[in-house]
Amino acid sequence: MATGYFSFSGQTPSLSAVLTTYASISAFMMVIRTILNEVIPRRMREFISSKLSEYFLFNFSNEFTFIIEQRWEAVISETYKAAEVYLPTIVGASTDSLLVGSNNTRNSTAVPKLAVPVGAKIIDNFEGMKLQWSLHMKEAKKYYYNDKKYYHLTCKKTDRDRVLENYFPYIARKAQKILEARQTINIYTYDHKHSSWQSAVFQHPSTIDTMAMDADLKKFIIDDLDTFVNRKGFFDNVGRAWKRGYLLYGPPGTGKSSLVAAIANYMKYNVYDLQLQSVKSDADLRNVLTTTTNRSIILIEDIDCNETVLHDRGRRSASPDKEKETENVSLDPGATLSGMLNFIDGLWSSCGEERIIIVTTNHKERLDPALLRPGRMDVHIEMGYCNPSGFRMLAKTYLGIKDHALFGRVDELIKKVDISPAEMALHLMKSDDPTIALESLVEFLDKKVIEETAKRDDKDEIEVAKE
Ligand SMILES: Nc1ncnc2c1ncn2[C@@H]1O[C@H](COP(=O)(O)OP(=O)(O)OP(=O)(O)O)[C@@H](O)[C@H]1O
Repeated sequence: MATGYFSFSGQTPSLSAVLTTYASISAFMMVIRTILNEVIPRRMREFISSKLSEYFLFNFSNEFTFIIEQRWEAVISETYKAAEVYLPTIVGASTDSLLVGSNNTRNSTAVPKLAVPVGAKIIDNFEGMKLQWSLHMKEAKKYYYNDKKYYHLTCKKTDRDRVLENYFPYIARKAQKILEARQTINIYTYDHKHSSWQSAVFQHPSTIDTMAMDADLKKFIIDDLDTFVNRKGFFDNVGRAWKRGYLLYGPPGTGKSSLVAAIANYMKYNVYDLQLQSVKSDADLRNVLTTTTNRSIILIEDIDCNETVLHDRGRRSASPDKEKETENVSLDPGATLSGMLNFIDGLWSSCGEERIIIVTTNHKERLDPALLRPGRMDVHIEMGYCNPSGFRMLAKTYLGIKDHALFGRVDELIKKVDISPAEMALHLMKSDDPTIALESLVEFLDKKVIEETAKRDDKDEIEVAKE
């Protein structure tokens, strides 16, 4: 009698024989698996398994897979963006995990946002078709937000054309609606280490209403933005990229950054804050800019602080010596002016639409005329020191008052000396009591008038002595 082994003799094997056989097979399989793991490197195993699953998928399955990468032809893929927004909204019982988080510091109790983690599977049903989504990564990394991610959308082979023609446009429409309803604006900064834009919720309170600016200028800006947004057809007809360039210039503290925030809040556009100093080359600049999305503001603050971009192309090409300088400049690390201009209105400007490019500077006169011409910077807005109407605007915003006995005195003083809205706001914030705040402002202005008069007198004395 065979003991401990499964017998094919027709007799029913005993329970202990079955268990023993099972244990032996398990031990044998474990040994084989360990040997294979030791002998065949991980990459090779993954390759074999992917080839095997590919083989079975194509020969024995009727499945079809769409691959949706983060980039499409050098720019960010709109299909990918739509999937990213749409998928967390169709979470069902089939989904066993989702990323959850919030960066909304204003409302910490708000429902957090959801995102699909690598590996998660999401099932969607559309017009009777069963579709399965999953997110993958080209290299296993710990962080989720880089451009190595890609989605798989699997459907039946027979549904392929319907998915392409009906389902993808459907999720694009859905994603657009979801984004419109969310109404949150994000501000992005570029993370060069991970080659991706990092976002935070944009919660700047500035609006065009709260800006201390000339009323006509405010109206002009609003009309210009409205016209821009309603003129897609016009830009298409005249064969121009649908974008607008704004140059904001003026002394420090006159509200250039606040106006950018006000425009973002008015348009409900995301803001991409481009730090030119950290851009390594023109190729890097192109990479950074082509990963921004439509309906956004690309902001370049204090452009006069960037030496390479400041170079005057006109002057350089005017003489052979300067021509040499051009070559040197292009070898320098950092983005060059031509790289910038190429993106603003060269061939690269057609990568994306409905963009507003805003450049700010304290020194307009230092900028290359090539950057300033219409088509590049279409609107130039000068941000100036406070005038009486700007002062009233700030008094209304900071103190909630429309009139006060000290208004006349402040008006008189600000006609004599320059005060930026930022300096004025500092004094108006000193107290909730309008009288205390305005007295502090008058005291500051009085001092400034005395200082400036003394400076002027000194200067006059020097001039007389020279004569
Ligand atoms: N025109 C303005 N209207 C309302 N508030 C203003 C205005 N200008 C400045 N402020 C106030 O002053 C602060 C600083 O202004 P802001 O940073 O916008 O100036 P800026 O011109 O961008 O300065 P810089 O050139 O130094 O970057 C703002 O937070 C805002 O509260």
